[in-house]
Amino acid sequence: MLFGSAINLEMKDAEVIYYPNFFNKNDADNYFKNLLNAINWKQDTITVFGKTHLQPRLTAFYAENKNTYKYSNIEMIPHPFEGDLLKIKKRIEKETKINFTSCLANLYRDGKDSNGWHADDEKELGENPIIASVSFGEARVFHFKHRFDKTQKAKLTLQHGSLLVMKEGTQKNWLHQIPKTKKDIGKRINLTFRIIP
Ligand SMILES: O=C(O)CCC(=O)C(=O)O
Ligand SMILES: [Fe+2]
Repeated sequence: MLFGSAINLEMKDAEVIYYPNFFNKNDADNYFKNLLNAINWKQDTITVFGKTHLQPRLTAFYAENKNTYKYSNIEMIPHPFEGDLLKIKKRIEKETKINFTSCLANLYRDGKDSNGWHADDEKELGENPIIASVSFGEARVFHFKHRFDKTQKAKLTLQHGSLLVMKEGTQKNWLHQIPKTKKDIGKRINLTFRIIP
């Protein structure tokens, strides 16, 4: 098996594929260690429903073009892709046969860091965004809930070295989140590759 097995989450109105072992342990360990230092992590102040607060995680934005990414009242200016980030981008593009232009990186420092319910449906991502999401470091639980059919939920643990591909329908019909956890856990890096033409 070249990239480990792919699991179709069989979600209503969305195609979501999970590759638990997309990167082997050795590559995943190295990427985690290197990206922790190489990425320009910072904590942004965001405004949601008129209230301003620090984001509960660190982020950075990379792109092969100059296009910015706007969400929650912040505008992220891209750094150029290089080093491991560029290598990872190429690996994912080879597997998915999709060319991504941009990457929003997240660093969850511990269990208190999180990412609240949202969909990545900003207009610069186009009509039906495709997002490839890579995880390194501490495993975290990822939740989905359907926007319109309240009976539909899904939950999985995003493990070290995994790839989650959220294809057609996911952002339109579902929300997702990384909840906080009271467990005493370590850092997690997540890379979300996106297309912002
Ligand atoms: O950390 C994750 O797995 C999800 C990140 C996410 O949803 C986002 O950056 O839009
Ligand atoms: Fe997201």
